Amino acid sequence: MRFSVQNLACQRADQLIFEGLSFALGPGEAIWVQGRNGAGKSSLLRICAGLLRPHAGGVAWADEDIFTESDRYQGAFHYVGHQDALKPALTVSENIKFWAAYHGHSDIETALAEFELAPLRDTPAGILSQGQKKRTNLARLAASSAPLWILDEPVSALDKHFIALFKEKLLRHLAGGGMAIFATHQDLGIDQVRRLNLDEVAV
Ligand SMILES: Nc1ncnc2c1ncn2[C@@H]1O[C@H](COP(=O)(O)OP(=O)(O)OP(=O)(O)O)[C@@H](O)[C@H]1O
Repeated sequence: MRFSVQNLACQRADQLIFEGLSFALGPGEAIWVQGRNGAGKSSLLRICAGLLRPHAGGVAWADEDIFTESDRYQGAFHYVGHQDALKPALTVSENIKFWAAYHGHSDIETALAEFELAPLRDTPAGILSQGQKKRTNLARLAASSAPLWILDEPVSALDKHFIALFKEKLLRHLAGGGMAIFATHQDLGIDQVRRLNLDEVAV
């Protein structure tokens, strides 16, 4: 499996943000997207996740355009956005169950255990702390078998212990042939990631 973007340009509200961006990702590979505030990191991740159309260029999964073959691509990626996607009235376990079902899974116990969420399983998401919300969102990864993780600021609000835990999960995902594209302002200290600095393609 291969994910690629070709000659990508992004425009937001009539403003060209970046152009001429190309890269490819294969099994076991990860890209760390960097850049100043407003460089277009979140926009790029949303384009990669098929949530935002590029101004120009293409995005392909297994050499098929994701915008024309969106059904086949849906199960292949897991996007965790900057804004949390939790439903505040649902409990932690109900939220994870919802996303597990979206990816065709019913077991959420591993996901709860992996992010140490069992004590919070019956807590409504609306009253979680920022770090607990982030852990619940990341637990959605453990409840899916998507090969491509697309993560916007995955460690913001996490304390040292959970940053280390996330890093371990990410490395395990890559070691198992998974792929990841993530944007963080913080260096996670992962040697094998490739860096993509959007300041270099910003307009
Ligand atoms: N929904 C939107 N409508 C119009 N413009 C937008 C929208 N979302 C983002 N932008 C603009 O697009 C540009 C890129 O924003 P984006 O959020 O992708 O940057 P970023 O690199 O992720 O920034 P940060 O480091 O601050 O999170 C910014 O100038 C922003 O104002």
